[in-house]
Amino acid sequence: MKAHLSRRYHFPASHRLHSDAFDAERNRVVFGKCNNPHGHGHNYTVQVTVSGEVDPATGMVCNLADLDAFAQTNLLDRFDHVNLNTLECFRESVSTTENLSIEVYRIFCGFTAAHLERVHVEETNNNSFDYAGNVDPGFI
Ligand SMILES: Nc1nc2c(c(=O)[nH]1)N=C([C@H](O)[C@H](O)COP(=O)(O)OP(=O)(O)OP(=O)(O)O)CN2
Ligand SMILES: [Zn+2]
Repeated sequence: MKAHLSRRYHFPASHRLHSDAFDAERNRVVFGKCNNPHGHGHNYTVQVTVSGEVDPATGMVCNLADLDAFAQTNLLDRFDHVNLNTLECFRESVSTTENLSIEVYRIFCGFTAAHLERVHVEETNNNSFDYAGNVDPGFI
């Protein structure tokens, strides 16, 4: 029997929305207050959903302890209390939560104990973003 499992992780981080493709004025117009040179912070929540067969011996899709260990090493140790703009993954892309969601998805593709379905990232109480990888064009 196949089942889905979701787990939430939390980390604070700062960022500044800024594009090297725009001049200073265009950056101010497009990103508004989020282009403030001093940056600002969020308490991000990342929800990861994986799926797989429920192992009859353990009753689990995968062990949460294994997912937590993977998240600690590959997500939290990298993103917790950092300025996102300083990370290699945002060297050439804007630190929006769309791009953060894609990076988080890419990271959890490396978790091999279950199949990655999607990631959901909450930036504020009002903003959340989802990424589920590339959609098979056959389904569009
Ligand atoms: N398409 C996107 N638009 C915006 C993003 C984003 O990631 N993708 N991010 C931001 C900000 O980083 C910003 O900090 C959010 O600002 P704002 O919308 O003002 O925040 P909220 O009103 O939801 O919450 P507050 O707690 O009042 O800041 C902007 N746009
Ligand atoms: Zn922000």
